[in-house]
Amino acid sequence: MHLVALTGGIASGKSTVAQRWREQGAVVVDADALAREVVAVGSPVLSEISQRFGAEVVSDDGTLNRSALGALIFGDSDAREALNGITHPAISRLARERFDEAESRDPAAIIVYDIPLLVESGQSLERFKFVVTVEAERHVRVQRLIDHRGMARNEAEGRVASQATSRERRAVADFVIDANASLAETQHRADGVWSAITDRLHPRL
Ligand SMILES: CC(C)(COP(=O)(O)OP(=O)(O)OC[C@H]1O[C@@H](n2cnc3c(N)ncnc32)[C@H](O)[C@@H]1O)[C@@H](O)C(=O)NCCC(=O)NCCS
Ligand SMILES: Nc1ncnc2c1ncn2[C@@H]1O[C@H](COP(=O)(O)OP(=O)(O)OP(=O)(O)O)[C@@H](O)[C@H]1O
Repeated sequence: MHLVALTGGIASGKSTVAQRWREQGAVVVDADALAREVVAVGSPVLSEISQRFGAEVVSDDGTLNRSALGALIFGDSDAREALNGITHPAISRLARERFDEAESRDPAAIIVYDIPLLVESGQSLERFKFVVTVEAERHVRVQRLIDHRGMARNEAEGRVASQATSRERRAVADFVIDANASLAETQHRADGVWSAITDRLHPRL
């Protein structure tokens, strides 16, 4: 299986890179999307979250109240670890299923796992042929969260602070994509790394 991990801090530009690679043939499995699937209405994961964090994290229509849960976990590392302990095993199981499905459709597919919390989840990296991290300075990410996601500055800073550091991600990466400059520059750098990956996985004869 040709599995590549794509990580990076919040608002660094992972989705921008993933989209670029998708256009060039990658099969992208998005951990944030899986995290939404595992908390579907009536799911065991949602019920465990409600038992741990209280009924107020579930809205009247039975869906997860994401902002209520976010407010509880982003400033509190014990709460965050408890949430990760509930959600991460289910996310990993689903990811494995998606990788297997993609591989059975096309054994030569390059499957990109877009996972913000690669380092934090402490998972084994052996199954990844390459680990790529997308990096932008802390203040750049905070500003993007304010500009593009309408967050207040303290909320944005809290989210950034709740994650591993760029140095920790770089320590496990085979490639680093610097995403501090323009969007076009990030796309150009993403193309360069994709060429390097495809050349190494599918060398031309
Ligand atoms: C706390 C929740 C409800 C907040 O939802 P919200 O819609 O505001 O954010 P969303 O899910 O779109 O995540 C946005 C970004 O926040 C960061 N983030 C999400 N969860 C975490 C976490 N537990 N620790 C640190 N950063 C996180 C990631 O960079 C992610 O890309 C949600 O993020 C969640 O359920 N998190 C736990 C599951 C998880 O670990 N998801 C990350 C994918 S592995
Ligand atoms: N040079 C750049 N590279 C990448 N994204 C940029 C750049 N300049 C501005 N942006 C914007 O910053 C935001 C980055 O968000 P994106 O969703 O790609 O980040 P992400 O790493 O996937 O975040 P998350 O961890 O929340 O999923 C987007 O709105 C994007 O358009």
